[in-house]
Amino acid sequence: MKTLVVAATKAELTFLYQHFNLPDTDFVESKNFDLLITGVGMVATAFALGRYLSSKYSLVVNLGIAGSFDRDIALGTVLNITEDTFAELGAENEDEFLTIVDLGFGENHYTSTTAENINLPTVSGITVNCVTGSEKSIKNLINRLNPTTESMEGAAVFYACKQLNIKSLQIRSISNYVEPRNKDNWKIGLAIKNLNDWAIAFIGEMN
Ligand SMILES: O=C(O)c1cccc(C(=O)CC[C@H]2O[C@@H](n3cnc4c(=O)[nH]cnc43)[C@H](O)[C@@H]2O)c1
Repeated sequence: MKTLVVAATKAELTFLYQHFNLPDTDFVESKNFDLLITGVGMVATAFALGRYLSSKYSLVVNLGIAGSFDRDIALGTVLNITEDTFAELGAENEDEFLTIVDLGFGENHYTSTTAENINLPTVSGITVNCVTGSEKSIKNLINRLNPTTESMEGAAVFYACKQLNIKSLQIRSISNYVEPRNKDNWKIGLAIKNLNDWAIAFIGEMN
């Protein structure tokens, strides 16, 4: 049984591609693991996993960068996101937000399921279609879900793995704080370096 590594963009796995000398393609099969680049967002992620996820995989590792709501977490910190919620899935009723659970249409909250001992801080995250960038939205999300991190794919990966009963793990490195958009404040290079260092060691230990 194999591990499938999943990320939204190739850029987020730059050093992993280099380290393992992988071909520059969106789906890579190698002896010990496969790798899938899905594209950004939960729809692209669900579509790509619909094509490639199968019972030949015993573990899916979702890797990427993320925003942090918590300013005590330094940019570049690598975290194990063990819980993730589809934050926008539901309905507005004036100022009230009704989740998909409230509406009676299913679940919005998913968890990682691996038994692996991961030596990283564990946090809970949210998954969004629209990167949060206003004080009003930040306040609402903290009041409603109290997330530590925000990404655009995490809960979709957990969802797909749950459907096929495949173990899953989500490891993300903090590239920015969730705040009114200012890309000059993002430390994408540092986040990607730290994420890839962790991933290369993890894959190395797996074999
Ligand atoms: O501009 C670049 O050089 C660059 C290089 C690699 C990746 C990116 C991305 O923008 C990746 C998008 C990816 O990042 C996640 N992300 C990061 N911060 C946040 C956030 O504050 N809120 C939501 N998502 C975030 C997300 O999962 C995207 O897939 C740029």
